[in-house]
Amino acid sequence: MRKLQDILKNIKSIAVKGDTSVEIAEIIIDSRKVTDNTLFVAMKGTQADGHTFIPKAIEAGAKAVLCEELPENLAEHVTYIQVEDAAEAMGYVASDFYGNPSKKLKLVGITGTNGKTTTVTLLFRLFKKLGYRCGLISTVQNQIDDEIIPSTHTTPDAVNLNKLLAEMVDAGCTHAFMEVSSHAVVQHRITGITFRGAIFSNITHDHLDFHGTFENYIKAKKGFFDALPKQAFALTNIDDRRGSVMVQNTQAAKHTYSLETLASFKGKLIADSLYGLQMEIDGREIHFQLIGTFNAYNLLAIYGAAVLLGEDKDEVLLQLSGLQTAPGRFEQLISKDLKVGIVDYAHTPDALKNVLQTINEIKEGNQQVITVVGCGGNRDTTKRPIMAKIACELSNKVILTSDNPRNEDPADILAQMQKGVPPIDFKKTKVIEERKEAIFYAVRELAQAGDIILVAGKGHETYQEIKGVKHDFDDKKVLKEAFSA
Ligand SMILES: CC(=O)N[C@H]1[C@@H](OP(=O)(O)OP(=O)(O)OC[C@H]2O[C@@H](n3ccc(=O)[nH]c3=O)[C@H](O)[C@@H]2O)O[C@H](CO)[C@@H](O)[C@@H]1O[C@H](C)C(=O)N[C@@H](C)C(=O)N[C@H](CCC(=O)O)C(=O)O
Ligand SMILES: Nc1ncnc2c1ncn2[C@@H]1O[C@H](COP(=O)(O)OP(=O)(O)OP(=O)(O)O)[C@@H](O)[C@H]1O
Ligand SMILES: N[C@H](CCC[C@H](N)C(=O)O)C(=O)O
Ligand SMILES: [Mg+2]
Repeated sequence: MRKLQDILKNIKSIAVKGDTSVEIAEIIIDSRKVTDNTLFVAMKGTQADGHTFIPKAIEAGAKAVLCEELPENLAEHVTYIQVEDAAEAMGYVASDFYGNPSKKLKLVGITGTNGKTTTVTLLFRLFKKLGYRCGLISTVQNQIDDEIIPSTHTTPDAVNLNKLLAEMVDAGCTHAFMEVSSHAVVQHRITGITFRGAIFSNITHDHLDFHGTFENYIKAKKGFFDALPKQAFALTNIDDRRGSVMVQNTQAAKHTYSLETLASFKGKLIADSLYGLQMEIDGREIHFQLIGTFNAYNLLAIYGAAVLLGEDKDEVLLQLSGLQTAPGRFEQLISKDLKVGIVDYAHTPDALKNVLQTINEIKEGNQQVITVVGCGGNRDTTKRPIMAKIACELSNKVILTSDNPRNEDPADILAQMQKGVPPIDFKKTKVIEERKEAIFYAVRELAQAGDIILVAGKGHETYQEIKGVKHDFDDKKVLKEAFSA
């Protein structure tokens, strides 16, 4: 329980009605989850307006309401706090409610279109190897040292985020590594959080359904760096066109990483094969298990962050060289008859291009590349034809299939993808709506020994979401099944 007035001290309120000395048991943003003595935060969302649920929340036991507009009739024994932006205010309130856990950890966040999960997962594993108790917040899963907590978002909402961080502090964690999605910045999920460091990986086409324009998307990511404190570090990929813009207005100490130019952390790619990466970093030559140039960038970001957190360079490189890829990120499976399957989470044009370019660079002789790919429903529609085109350009054969159609008709999504297939590639492209059938067809009907089958878009996911229902589906399992049949 916390006194309401104690958790309001960092927000500017327009009006306060009622007693602020009441005790609050929890902060809740969904009226359906309200219980006794809670603070209900009414937020305007993309589907609904939380303000319409204030009466319901009070009926369910809410003791206080944080909102942008006061209801006409105020209930007795309920305290109302009116603010300009409820989501923003909730960031500070949630941090104070949980005792500002982010200040008690060395918390590093990463933002960028691709590479966040890979980078935080490896940072987490690296720091565990270095002997620390750590926390992880990622698309795949959250972790409090060895305890795994399923994740629902790439970045949780402010309440769940602070709750997780507080549990990490209680469990004795000293470090935490988290993904910061652009949605999270815009929706104030990280407002009030104190970061020790921030990393920028790259920015390319994604989520334009949500942000509207590319400029807004850039602005969202930049917002993360703009809000950093002086004591933090801001580590940016200077080879990305937007790498310097990101840190333009930050107060944090600026550092860069690069494979191409002078930087605080400079790497050189020596060799890239199906067996891993050979790189030179700070004058030391090292072999890594990860595959692909894009992973060379992730490794440099991880190395830079670890050094900026005060770790010994040699020890960092030694431990990093032994780490394996994150779940569903360029994971390889090889069948008895030597067909190579690669499961990867590439679900953006840039990621798909990177992964396919990597496969083409490292493949040998006459190995064929067969790509199975789909695009998610209720997400950015403009990427659909682009991804199909990239798959065609960089593969010998392509199967277009479903990837979480959500509330859309899979046939519509596939028709939009097909618009990107160049006429010259019609022959090598096939549409198979059922993802399992598509993977089986690629393995059994198309692939010969040695051929590489890329199954892209779902990575670690263990479901196929259709009309609000998540059906069991795991690309890795299906691929194994197809291999063993
Ligand atoms: C587009 C988006 O980000 N949506 C998030 C947003 O939902 P919303 O704005 O649609 O909410 P809404 O349904 O309009 O409701 C508005 C408010 O009324 C409340 N409400 C609603 C109904 C009710 O009966 N009672 C009630 O109180 C809701 O709790 C909410 O506070 O706020 C919700 C509560 O925090 C989130 O769960 C939800 O994430 C949805 C599930 C989602 O799919 N988000 C994705 C797009 C997302 O956030 N992705 C990013 C990054 C992905 C990436 O990097 O690739 C992530 O960080 O995961
Ligand atoms: N640094 C990188 N640059 C470009 N592509 C990358 C990079 N790292 C990984 N990828 C590709 O992008 C895919 C997604 O990588 P990852 O899951 O690490 O990114 P993410 O930023 O967490 O994505 P999301 O926003 O969906 O959570 C990988 O499966 C791989 O294909
Ligand atoms: N965090 C991303 C993941 C997309 C993964 C892909 N499999 C899809 O469902 O589109 C999103 O929710 O937009
Ligand atoms: Mg991620």
